[in-house]
Amino acid sequence: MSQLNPDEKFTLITRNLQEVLGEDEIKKVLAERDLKLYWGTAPTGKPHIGYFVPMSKIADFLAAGCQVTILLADIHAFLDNMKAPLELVNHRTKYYEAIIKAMLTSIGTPIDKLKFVVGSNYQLSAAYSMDNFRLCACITEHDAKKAGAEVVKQVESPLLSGLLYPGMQALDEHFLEVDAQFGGVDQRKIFVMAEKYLPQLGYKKRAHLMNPMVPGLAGSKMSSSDPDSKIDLLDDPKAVERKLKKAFCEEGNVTDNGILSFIKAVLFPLGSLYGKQPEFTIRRLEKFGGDIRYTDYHALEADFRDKKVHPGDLKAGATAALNALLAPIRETFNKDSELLKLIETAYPQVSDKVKQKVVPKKEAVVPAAGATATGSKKGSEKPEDVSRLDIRVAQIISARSHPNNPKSYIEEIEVGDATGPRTVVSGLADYIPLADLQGRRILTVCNLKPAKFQGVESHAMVLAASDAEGKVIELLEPPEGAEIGEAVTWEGYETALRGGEVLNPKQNMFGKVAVEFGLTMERVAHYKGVPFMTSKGPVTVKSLTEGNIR
Ligand SMILES: N[C@@H](Cc1ccc(O)cc1)C(=O)O
Repeated sequence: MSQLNPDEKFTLITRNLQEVLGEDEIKKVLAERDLKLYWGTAPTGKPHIGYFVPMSKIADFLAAGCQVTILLADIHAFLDNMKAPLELVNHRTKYYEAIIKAMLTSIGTPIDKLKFVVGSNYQLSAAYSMDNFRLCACITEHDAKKAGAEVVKQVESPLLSGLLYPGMQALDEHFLEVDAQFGGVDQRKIFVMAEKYLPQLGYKKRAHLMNPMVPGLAGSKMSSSDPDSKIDLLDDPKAVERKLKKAFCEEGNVTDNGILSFIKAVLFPLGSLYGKQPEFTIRRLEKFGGDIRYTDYHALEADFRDKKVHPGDLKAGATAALNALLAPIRETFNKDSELLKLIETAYPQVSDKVKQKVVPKKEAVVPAAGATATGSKKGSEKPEDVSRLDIRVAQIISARSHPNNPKSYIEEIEVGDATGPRTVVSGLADYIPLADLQGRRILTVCNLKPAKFQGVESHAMVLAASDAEGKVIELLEPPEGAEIGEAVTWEGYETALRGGEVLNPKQNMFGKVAVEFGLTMERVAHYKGVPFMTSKGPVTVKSLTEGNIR
């Protein structure tokens, strides 16, 4: 394979990328020897089909004779807001390695030359620690925060760990002894920071290769947080079909079209690996024009724009192609009981009902069996955890604009009190149209001390989730059939303590607990990884798969 000359290698290494920093350096290396580079991934949530994008580049790098290292950045997964708690991170690291190997194998990439390195294997050394400290003495807090802004989850009270993340990613380049780092353009600020600071430690500045981000199947800009835009690598063919069917794909619309983006960013590049001619086939009955075969994305896009290809046919073609890619991955896992077990240990609280049958019984979920021990130091003291919150399924009876504040609404909400509905003020006016609130089933916190907002006293709080930037706001929703007034529960957290307690606002109990709220890939609201549960199942949001709840 290394019969390629340096120019050909360069072309292969840099194709389908959005941006390359340090092209000349790469060319210089290639004139003398093969390029050494790495791609890092933090083993947090389960990888989805978007991971085929970096995989197709890794295939290119290997084909171009590069020495490729995949860094399983376990410590980073923890540093980023404990996206992977320490109890789970080792399992997730193993899962990532297995699924990445299965993906590469599925796309026909030989992996014998590929090296996997686990971050903690060298990041805990004295030399690395000392360099980390030295780096911390060069970078301002402000710059570290900015560097991580698109990678590290942004929360209300950021942890120090998130500030260490970008610098350590920079150091990895030196400790992995590479010429270049590869990643998504979302890593750009970290890459630029690495270029600036490694020389200050006396190390070489590295080149950086960035692939474009794939928009989700939902097609809009925000779609990376839409669950239907995420297809798990182990989703069965039916689920793939269902999710693609649901995807937004409007006839003739080629600009906001997740299916087309996916075909462009994933299927065509994969189809053109190893000098193959990419091919995308749309199967149709003769009476609808018969099969059409595309060897070029632009031709497909043009036909779709001209309405020569119908959305249903496009989706069917994408479904078939994707299922063909996923089949060998599913098979690898399905025939290996160790791997199947690994999924359950790495992602114990997957809310998928089918899987729950297989889950042994919760073992390693974050707060473990003795959850109350987390907060209750010795007996009588009340724990500072979610058990203190009285969160209930509720329904908005009526809603109107707040006369004194254009950002707020005033709602009458039925929370199951014998005394009737409560009046609640919520700052939702910028995000949710009034009409969407009438009759809406929601979740409310019912034991906060009533507070006045511009002259109107509010007797509960409506719970909503927001994305990291606070641009998208979605209400928490109870599952169908859950009763108005019923209390939300969290397994492992006794709710008996609620006993009518009204929280003292000075203690900010809600704030302390809410920092631990989050959303799973399945859009389920959770507290420290434990789902918000009702008698009819978990509480969800419409589309966000990560973010904050308030
Ligand atoms: N920042 C990468 C993960 C990573 C971590 C450490 C590295 O050295 C490289 C990459 C991500 O967002 O997935």
